[in-house]
Amino acid sequence: MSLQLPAVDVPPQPWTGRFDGDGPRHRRWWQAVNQESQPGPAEAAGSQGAGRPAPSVRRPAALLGFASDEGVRRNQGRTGAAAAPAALRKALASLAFHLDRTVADIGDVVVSGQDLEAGQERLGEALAALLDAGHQTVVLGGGHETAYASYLGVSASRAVQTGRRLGVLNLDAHFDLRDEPLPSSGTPFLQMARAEADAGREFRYAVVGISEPNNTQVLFGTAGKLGVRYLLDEDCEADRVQDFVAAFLADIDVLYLTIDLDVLPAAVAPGVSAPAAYGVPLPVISAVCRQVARSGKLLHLDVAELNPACDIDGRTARTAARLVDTLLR
Ligand SMILES: N=CN[C@@H](CCC(=O)O)C(=O)O
Ligand SMILES: [Mn+2]
Ligand SMILES: [Mn+2]
Repeated sequence: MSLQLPAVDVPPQPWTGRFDGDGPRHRRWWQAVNQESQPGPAEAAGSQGAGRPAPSVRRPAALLGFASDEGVRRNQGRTGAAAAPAALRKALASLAFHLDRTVADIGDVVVSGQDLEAGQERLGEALAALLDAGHQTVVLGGGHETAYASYLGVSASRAVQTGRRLGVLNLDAHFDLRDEPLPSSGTPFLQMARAEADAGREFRYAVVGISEPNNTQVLFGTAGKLGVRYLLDEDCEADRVQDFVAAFLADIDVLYLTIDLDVLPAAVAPGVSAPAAYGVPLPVISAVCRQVARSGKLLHLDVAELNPACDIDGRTARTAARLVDTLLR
């Protein structure tokens, strides 16, 4: 597939990482990104003959950065998430590459100053173009205002415009359903609910990992009125989460998955604006990612709320990179 590059603010920068050698069996992400094709695992293992490129059998992935923390600033959080796309690429770069799809880095949309809304529009336009060109899209956020930017792209895509039922699955300690005069990292899913109502569509929104003490009764009330399905963090045993996600997937055609890294325990994900005292264990979140990847319904995914300035030894970025890698398997 030839890649029509959508307009971004900062073009893709060179990827670098540990070098173990040339060839597919040594390959790491930094050596695979923006290459025309990668062999599948079978060829990489040497079973299809040396040197012959195999066609990629999966939808090509496209990475798009959203360098923004204006939403976090407006939401009274700890800013720093604008630096997250670069930190996420760095964490991805040295992972061994086991995917049987190509990965293109498209570059970054950058929110300059306080013009969050314009940045969300630009991200949405670039994302819709990538989706309609057949890519498995991945947005590297940004504060959780990233989610409304993602939604603009997903809702404008041919899949949704031609009537496929969209579901939004949020892995998050928070509902992010705040009713505020200005959009922020705390408002994206209420913005989506209103936009879906305006479009005459049902808003299908589910959240895994809600922390009861970190969401007010007003937010639970809004979730109730909107018919939001959710699981509390304390109820996130592996089997229960699997059943919850399976039931949600059964009611939709295409999924937008958004991972707010504060769904994870603070020890695993300290580098966020609002670290979780309790959190959902990483193996449970990773299992959700595998379940979603296997479902065949994943249209788009993003990772949000990484704040590299608050991270400890890059552990939050590394965890996020691992989840992105899992989702693209
Ligand atoms: N992105 C959302 N953030 C949370 C922050 C909560 C907090 O700072 O305690 C929210 O708005 O609910
Ligand atoms: Mn959150
Ligand atoms: Mn959030």
